[in-house]
Amino acid sequence: MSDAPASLDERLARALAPLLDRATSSILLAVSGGPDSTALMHAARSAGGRVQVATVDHGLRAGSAAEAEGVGRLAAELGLVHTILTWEAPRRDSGIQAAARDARYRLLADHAARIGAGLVLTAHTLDDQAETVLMRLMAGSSPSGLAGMRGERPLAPGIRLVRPFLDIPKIDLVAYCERNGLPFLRDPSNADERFARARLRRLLPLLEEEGLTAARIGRLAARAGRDDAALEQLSQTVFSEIAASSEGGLHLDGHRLRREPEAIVLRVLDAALDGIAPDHEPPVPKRLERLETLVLEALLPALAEGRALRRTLRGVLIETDRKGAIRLAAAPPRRVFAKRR
Ligand SMILES: Nc1ncnc2c1ncn2[C@@H]1O[C@H](COP(=O)(O)OP(=O)(O)OP(=O)(O)O)[C@@H](O)[C@H]1O
Repeated sequence: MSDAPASLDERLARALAPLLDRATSSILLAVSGGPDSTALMHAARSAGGRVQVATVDHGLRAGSAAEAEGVGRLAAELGLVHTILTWEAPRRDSGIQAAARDARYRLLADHAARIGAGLVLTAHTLDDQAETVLMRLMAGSSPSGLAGMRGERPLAPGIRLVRPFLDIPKIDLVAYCERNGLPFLRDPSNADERFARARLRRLLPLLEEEGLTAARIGRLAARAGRDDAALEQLSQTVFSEIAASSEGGLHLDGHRLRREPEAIVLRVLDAALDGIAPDHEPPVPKRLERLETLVLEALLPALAEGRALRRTLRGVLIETDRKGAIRLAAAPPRRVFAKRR
């Protein structure tokens, strides 16, 4: 019998209850076997949720298959269905972490679709959130980026990714595992200083000494997220006022658009592109940053000067005419030239 202070168990249960109540089908838990996701698995099971578990074996470390099997054994002890999803890692070193992450979400989304789960839960914590915000700060991101990871976002058509533990410190989840006698893994790449995130993690205690705690960074993220949501809502209103669907595409009133603040213009264009070629990855802040060059350096000047413009982005052809109308349509497939013999 655990002597856990009720408050942590209650906080985990409170974080999970609305998701378990809302799910009309089973929920897929992404469990690496680290302390956070092991706690997620146990807490979701204790809350009586209709959940299944998946572990992605990235095959990047010796022993990763055995680790995934270890998660499977614990899941079985808890009476949960567990599946190992295997990734064939490409033979290269650079960008391997980002490639592994993309592959992980893709495999999880595909598996969720197979089992009919509409929600995929990960166990990202307050510490993960603080690291993400600091990484984005270093990259000179926008307020949308400083909002950090969203508690919820679309993962694939009909499937949402939810992070219920974003305001729970990792140390609490480690304590939860220890109190409940749950075995967990420590991922050595978390301490591998070849990776920027690991180097940043080493800095966090120093920043905390100066008062920049994970909780404060979390608060910054929540506030930036709140303001970003307001901008998003305004942009949706503008979008619905100035967009009209046309045969095979979309028309935007460029005169109206160019009178809006740049933050709104970027979001309206993102929504228009998304309407034609839905893009669930990368996250919205990155997408907005990638739109900046096109919007600020080409589209807005062309509208202001009454110039025609023709650009392709994210598989969408964007054209403006001299009268200030913007037309977006799926770009024609690239021509493939047959090799000469
Ligand atoms: N190999 C994996 N298989 C399934 N889910 C994963 C995997 N790696 C990460 N995740 C999910 O993404 C979340 C965040 O990943 P991250 O790499 O920060 O955590 P971790 O160090 O692997 O372990 P944990 O968060 O479980 O302590 C995990 O909590 C888990 O829900």
